[in-house]
Order: sequence, then C-alpha cells, then structure tokens
Amino acid sequence: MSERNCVVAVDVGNSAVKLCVRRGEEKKVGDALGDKSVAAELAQLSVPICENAWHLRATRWVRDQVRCEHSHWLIASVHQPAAQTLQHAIDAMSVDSDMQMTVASVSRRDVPMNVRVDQPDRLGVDRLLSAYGARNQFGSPVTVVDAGSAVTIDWVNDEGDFCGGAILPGLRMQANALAYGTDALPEIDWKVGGSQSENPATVAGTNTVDAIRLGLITAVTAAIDRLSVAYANSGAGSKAQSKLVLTGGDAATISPFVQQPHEVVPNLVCRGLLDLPRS
Ligand SMILES: Nc1ncnc2c1ncn2[C@@H]1O[C@H](COP(=O)(O)OP(=O)(O)O)[C@@H](O)[C@H]1O
Ligand SMILES: CC(C)(COP(=O)(O)O)[C@@H](O)C(=O)NCCC(=O)O
Ligand SMILES: [K+]
Repeated sequence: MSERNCVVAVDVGNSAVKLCVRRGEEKKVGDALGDKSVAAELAQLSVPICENAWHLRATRWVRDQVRCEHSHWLIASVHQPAAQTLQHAIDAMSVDSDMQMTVASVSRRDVPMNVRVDQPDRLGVDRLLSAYGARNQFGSPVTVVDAGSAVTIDWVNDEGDFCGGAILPGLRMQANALAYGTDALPEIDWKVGGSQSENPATVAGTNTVDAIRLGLITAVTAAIDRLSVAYANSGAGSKAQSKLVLTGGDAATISPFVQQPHEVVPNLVCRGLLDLPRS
C-alpha cells in the first residue's frame, strides 16, 4: 500500500482492542443508507488487553500493514485506561517513524445518526458505531447485537434512528460469575464442544458443565431472539422487513443457536468508524 493518507479504525472494548485498515482503493460511503461498499477488503486484528504489551502488538501491526505518508487514527473507546495506553504507544511510535500520525477520539457527536435515548452522552460509542455500520450495510429497521464483554441488543428503527436496547453480561462474564459466586461450580469454557456438541441449546444438560453451557448460551440467544422480534413488532406497520446483525468476539459462537435469520459481521464498530464522513 503506498497511498498518501490512510485511516486506522480502532475499537477499544473492555476485553480487546480491535483494529481495521482498509486495503487498496478507499470507497466513499458517507451516510448513504444501504450502501454495501463497506465490504471492501479489510485487514483486521483483535488484541486482548489482558495480554502483556498488547499496545505494542497493536501499533506494530499497524506499522506493518500500512505504508502511507499520513495515518489518521480514529479511536472509539469504552475503556479509558486502555485508550490512554494506546495513545501513548501511538505517540511513541510516531517519534521513530517516517509516517505522520494524527489521532482523533470519536464521540457520539461524530456519528451522523439520531439518538433517541435519555442521556445520549452516557451511551457507549461502540453501540452507536455498530448500529451505524449495520444501518449502512443492511438498511433499517435493524437489531444490532454486539456479543463482547457485555452483550448489547440494540434497535435502529424505520427512520434509521438509534433507539437504545438491552445490556446483559457477556458469556465470559456469566461463566466467571457462576464460578466466583458458588463453591461447587467450575469455570467452564463456554465455547460449544465437549460431550454435548450436537446442540446445547435444545438438549437438557446431564452434567454440571453441560448444564452451565446450556444456561449461558440460552440466556444470550433467547434474549436476542425475543428482543429482535419484540423490537420489530414495536415498529408495526413498518414498510421494510427488520434485519438482525451479530458482531463481537462471541458472535460466531452464538450464531448457530440464534433462531431468527441473521448475519454475522466481524468488527462492526470498526466498519462504522471507516464509514464516517471525512471532516
Ligand atoms: N481469544 C479470545 N480472547 C478474548 N476473548 C475472547 C477470545 N475468544 C473469544 N472471546 C470472547 O470474546 C469476548 C470479547 O469480545 P470482544 O468483542 O472482543 O469484547 P469487547 O468489545 O468487550 O472488548 C469475551 O468475553 C470472550 O467471551
Ligand atoms: C455496554 C458496554 C459496556 C459494552 O462494552 P463492550 O462489551 O463492547 O466492551 C459499553 O457500550 C458501555 O460502557 N456503555 C455505556 C453505557 C451505555 O451504553 O448505556
Ligand atoms: K459489547
């Protein structure tokens, strides 16, 4: 890649930092509803923030991926200490690098989407950006699920407005909570597998691990199925059929057990960042 300018999209979550850079020709997406050009090839990386020197892995990856004169980093964060650590690593890298770097912290005001919640400034910018990315790719109405540290199940109405949603603990957090809050329960690997790999969402667990796995998967997927239908019904009379989109570190794990038709799109927050109109 030898462009003059490139954009580095960064989603700082509570478990991991996700980075995306678009390879090759950039496409202008702006705010065009239904535009599918976001499917352009992306280089993507997820670095768990529990990993030693995660910030160095992140910045080195970007240095190796992009060969441009000026990189503009768009950072959306719901974890301020991690965002600060990353900012310092970017500053340090820019001292030793030929590449010019600028960094912008993205807030909800940068996202061209109406927000219908009680306190918009308290809304996680990741929720808004994944909704924005989903709306750009699939149109509205759409239910957007981000299955990460927390699972968010959000609603974008017929008019394309962000209307809030639900927040529940993510799979790892639920697994931790059971192990932490009891004497007898082990901390399980919630990923599908083990003795009940055929379909843990329909067969009663006949041992502790399978029972926990069934509980966790059902808690998350039943919430998704129920709320996506309820949201769509709340927009009764809507002209367009409602869609359902999953993203986040656990999206692929839960997808086989979500009954409603849906799409899995990796790194929707970063895709939303790359879609933002340029100032
Ligand atoms: N290798 C992994 N490292 C960390 N989390 C993982 C990994 N594989 C799957 N996960 C799951 O992904 C979730 C984190 O998803 P992610 O979307 O990165 O979260 P966040 O946006 O909160 O940082 C964890 O809660 C865990 O359940
Ligand atoms: C709900 C979240 C914790 C999800 O974070 P994540 O799982 O992506 O790390 C985050 O969007 C957040 O801190 N939100 C602030 C509260 C709100 O959105 O209402
Ligand atoms: K999330």
